[in-house]
Amino acid sequence: MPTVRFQSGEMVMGRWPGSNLYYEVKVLRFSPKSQLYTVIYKDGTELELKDQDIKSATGFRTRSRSRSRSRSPARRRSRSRSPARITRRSSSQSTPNSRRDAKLKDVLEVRLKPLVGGPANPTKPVENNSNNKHENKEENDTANKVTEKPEAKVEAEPEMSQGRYNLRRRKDDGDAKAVEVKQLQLEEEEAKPTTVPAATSTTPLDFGGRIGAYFWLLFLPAWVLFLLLQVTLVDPSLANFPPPLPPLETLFDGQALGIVLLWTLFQALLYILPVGKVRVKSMPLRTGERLKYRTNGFFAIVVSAVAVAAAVYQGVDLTYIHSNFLQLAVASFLGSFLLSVYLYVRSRYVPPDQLALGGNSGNVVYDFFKGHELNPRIKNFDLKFFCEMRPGLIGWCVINFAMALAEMQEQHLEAPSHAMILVNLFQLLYVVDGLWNEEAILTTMDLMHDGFGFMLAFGDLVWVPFTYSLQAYYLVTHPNPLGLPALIAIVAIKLLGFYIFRMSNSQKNAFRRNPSDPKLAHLKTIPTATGKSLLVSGWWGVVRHPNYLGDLIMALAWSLPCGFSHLLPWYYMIYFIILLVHRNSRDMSECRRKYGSAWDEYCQTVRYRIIPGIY
Ligand SMILES: NC(=O)c1ccc[n+]([C@@H]2O[C@H](COP(=O)([O-])OP(=O)(O)OC[C@H]3O[C@@H](n4cnc5c(N)ncnc54)[C@H](OP(=O)(O)O)[C@@H]3O)[C@@H](O)[C@H]2O)c1
Ligand SMILES: CC(C)=CCC[C@@H](C)[C@H]1CC[C@H]2C3=C(CC[C@]12C)[C@@]1(C)CC[C@H](O)C(C)(C)[C@@H]1CC3
Repeated sequence: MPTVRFQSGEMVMGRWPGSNLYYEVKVLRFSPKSQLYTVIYKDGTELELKDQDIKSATGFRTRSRSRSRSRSPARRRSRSRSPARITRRSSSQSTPNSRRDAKLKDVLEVRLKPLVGGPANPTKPVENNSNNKHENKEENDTANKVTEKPEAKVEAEPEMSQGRYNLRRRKDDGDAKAVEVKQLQLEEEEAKPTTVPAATSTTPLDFGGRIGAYFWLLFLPAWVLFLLLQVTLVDPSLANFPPPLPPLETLFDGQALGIVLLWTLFQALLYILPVGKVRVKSMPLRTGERLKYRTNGFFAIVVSAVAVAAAVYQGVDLTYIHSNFLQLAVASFLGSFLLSVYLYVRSRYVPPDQLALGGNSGNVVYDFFKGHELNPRIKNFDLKFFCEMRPGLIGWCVINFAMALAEMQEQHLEAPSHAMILVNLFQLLYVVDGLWNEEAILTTMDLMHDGFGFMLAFGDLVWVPFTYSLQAYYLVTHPNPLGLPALIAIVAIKLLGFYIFRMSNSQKNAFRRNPSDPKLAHLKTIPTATGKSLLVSGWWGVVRHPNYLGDLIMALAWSLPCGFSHLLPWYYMIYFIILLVHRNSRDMSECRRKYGSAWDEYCQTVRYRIIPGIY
């Protein structure tokens, strides 16, 4: 039976996740169930740490001193490049290496301070001597990776070599208070994946917790059913409740299920074909691991388009999708449900370091809903990545196309209406852009942090194809003629939104991939304790989520072609505002947890979340 080494209220030294840095933290509680300590850092960050990541303050100081005398070879190697010894030159005089080292010094100097100092955190020196200061910095995870891990080196060095730290921490933040701990087996330690805050049953629950999970589990499918029943009505309205329900036995259709299965298998086949960009690695996960992905989404949509065109040419009646929409949605729902059951079961057998934070409340329904395993894979086949980018997303475009054909049939038109063409083109552009930049999805919350469970499986396979296509469905039976000025205005709105969306996403993505990209050299950044920096000028200096702003403007352009007669085609816009506001707050909490006071500083500098001057 393991003993509880530290008591609530005790001040100890806690390791900062993913690094070898130890900070003074206060023990809040110990969970006998998870065997984890909840600790609070001086900047207010609460984390759960394993016993081995906590040292007693007394023992720590003693060992820390002895460390400065005895050094491992790895330490000596990194010390020989100690930034402390580098005299800074002006950029015109300096060599690339010295410039990098000088900048590294700057980065490291500022990176560590806010966690223990800062206005909100009265600083209590733990150990404070100038030599130690720089030694500590070398202990930073990123710095270690530069010395020890060839793969991480490629990623980490540019981040450290960037010279854009225009937003400097106050000088009077004083000395770096992070204290290094003696690591007798430093090399061994560094070879291991970095320590991660374990996913525990005390991780705060999202989406209204356990009760919320029951609610969403029932509400989301019911809501999709409600929307799909509404859109067939002449006068769709919230007042039509409940809408006329077809006989239950008609909802399930074997043929529809077969089509959904075939479509998914077809997409899976395209996904595994060795075509397109060979293999892209993800950003390092919390474990330090970097997964490989095949990003051939653009190829997949082109082949799918050719296949659909060939099928139509061969006489396949695509309007089947319109007339059997409900059955196809029910079949997809069944598929997503079975997939979620599989995901839940397998998540119970994977090692803890492959689990997402959250999704492990111990409550079956919550965990099933939220998802637990971060990147479930069958061999190299990544289920989450595949579901998020392929069957639903490409399926959405096929549905839209089918609606254009159905509109022509229903309204006896020779060609689709202008409104239908706009909706089709706008949404096709959105999907094609997503697939063209498929790599970018690897840095999103869903891929990096969220477990794969019912919420995402249902979202990807049912919600996206069957509710994002509602505008096209609506236009089949609700014509909305558009004059030229309206057409031009709507196209202009779409292009504006797309420009903001694409530029801001590309800027962040380029920065995350290579922080020393010369094209980004003019941007200001804030360093953080993790070694990553935050952009604080450019698009990400306008608002905290410029990409959401662009996305929202595009959503507006998708609804406008449908006119103002009904609320239904505006449903996407309303849902999207709610989704992005919630997503923004989830992302803010995650960034606050990751970056501590550096994030606060970013929020103080960039005051608005999505809409400049308003929100
Ligand atoms: N159509 C839809 O249904 C839908 C739904 C949701 C989202 N989306 C779109 O999907 C895209 C991805 O969205 P997302 O929610 O994953 O969020 P995101 O805005 O792409 O990513 C947020 C992450 O960016 C990094 N970041 C935040 N501020 C930064 C800064 N100042 N400098 C550098 N990095 C910063 C942080 O991660 P790290 O620091 O760890 O890198 C943060 O966690 C967006 O364009 C969004 O509009 C579409
Ligand atoms: C079930 C509910 C209510 C929510 C599930 C959310 C899920 C549908 C979205 C979460 C992240 C979204 C996303 C896209 C589609 C919808 C989500 C999966 C995206 C793939 C659409 C295309 C874009 O270009 C994108 C930037 C790649 C999007 C990434 C995020």
